[in-house]
Amino acid sequence: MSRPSERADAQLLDERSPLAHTRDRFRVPDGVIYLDGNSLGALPVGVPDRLARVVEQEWGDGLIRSWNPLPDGGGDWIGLSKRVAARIAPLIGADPADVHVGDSTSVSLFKAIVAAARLRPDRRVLVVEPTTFPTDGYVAAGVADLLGLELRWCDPADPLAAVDEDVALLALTHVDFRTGAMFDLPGITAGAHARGALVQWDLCHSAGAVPVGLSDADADLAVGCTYKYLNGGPGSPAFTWVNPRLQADARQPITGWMGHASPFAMARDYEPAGGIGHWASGTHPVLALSALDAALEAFEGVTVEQLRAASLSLTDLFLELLDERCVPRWPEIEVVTPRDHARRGSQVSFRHPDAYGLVQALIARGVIGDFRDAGAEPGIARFGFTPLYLRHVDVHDAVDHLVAVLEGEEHLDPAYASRNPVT
Ligand SMILES: Cc1ncc(COP(=O)(O)O)c(C=O)c1O
Ligand SMILES: Nc1c(O)cccc1C(=O)C[C@H](N)C(=O)O
Repeated sequence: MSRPSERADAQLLDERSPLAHTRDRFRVPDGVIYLDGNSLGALPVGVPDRLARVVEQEWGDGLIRSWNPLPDGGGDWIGLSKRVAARIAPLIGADPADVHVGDSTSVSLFKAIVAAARLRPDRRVLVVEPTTFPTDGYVAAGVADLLGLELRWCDPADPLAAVDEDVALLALTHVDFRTGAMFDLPGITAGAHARGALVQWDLCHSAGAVPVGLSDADADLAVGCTYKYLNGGPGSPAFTWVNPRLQADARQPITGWMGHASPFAMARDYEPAGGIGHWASGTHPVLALSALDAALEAFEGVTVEQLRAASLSLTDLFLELLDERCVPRWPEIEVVTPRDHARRGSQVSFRHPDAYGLVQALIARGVIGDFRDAGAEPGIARFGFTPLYLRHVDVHDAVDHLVAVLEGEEHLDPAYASRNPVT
């Protein structure tokens, strides 16, 4: 059966969706079709009350006592990072005991890359993919500089070709932030292991939207942000996963007191906490972690398989409507997201000579996606599909708006001639 292009058919798909009920777990503003959850997830409804409680009662009334459990069941800030890790673990196919949450993505990448390099002291090369999110390359270059290593760029079409006996670590982003293309995580992990190298995965554009299966793949290290598909809020803390087989030997470089075996012994010398505990550095951000903890409640009762099925159904529909209604009339639209399910994350991107104007004109109509510079023109219009709160009718309506923008040449409005620096 060919897929629907009528709105009523999209409605039917929504009625049958096992995730139809989860949209109510979010505050999506009226009149907005939100296709930017791959940059900043929408606000889960439980977050404002949780933050108010933590600020007013736990911080305001409980004060320092709130680091320990309070009689009313609140507080226990000291265990917050672990509680959040336990919510994230099933979404990335990991054991909660192997996940740390608390630093920014960039800092987490730094810690993981240094630890990986130290695990392979005889190997002097870090391999990074050149189209990865910039911070991944910048941090790897910083580590190479710090440790006197070589940074080697790989071919995105064949990252393993760059991995030889000199390579300590292959650091890849699982789902590409521009195109939405997804690497074969188990296959590449196995290939790198066969060459004696470790692999680190950046899961920023994967966690909460696509199956990751870190333990099953026997990956080495992984880092991901929590403000995209995990909806933790702007700048919410990142997670780090370390394979238990590496934890005893892995040494992360920011040896702060919270990663000490007994922080409150206030000992002079650093003694790493066992297991993933060593990956903590300083005091964790309690307000941000509290928001994230409440946000992750939106995943309760939802399986990774359901998320993936819904995400593919949404991106399939968007691609089909683009093919049916847009590309034949405006052939300058060049879809850059893989059609193959096995190679697609949870976003759809296309190049267009006026991609920036298109995105701005859509935003003016309440359809929020974003623009990404692709290094060379044409730039990329990018649309993320968060399965917990997006419906097929939203996809249908978004394409209606796109057609209207193109027909009315709204994207050529001179107001869009200069770009906003933060997009
Ligand atoms: C793949 C990837 N890595 C890292 C980051 C960001 O790192 P940070 O959270 O430190 O800003 C992003 C997005 O901001 C990203 O898309
Ligand atoms: N982290 C961001 C920020 O502080 C401002 C604006 C955007 C972001 C993003 O997350 C960008 C995002 N990682 C991307 O894929 O482009």
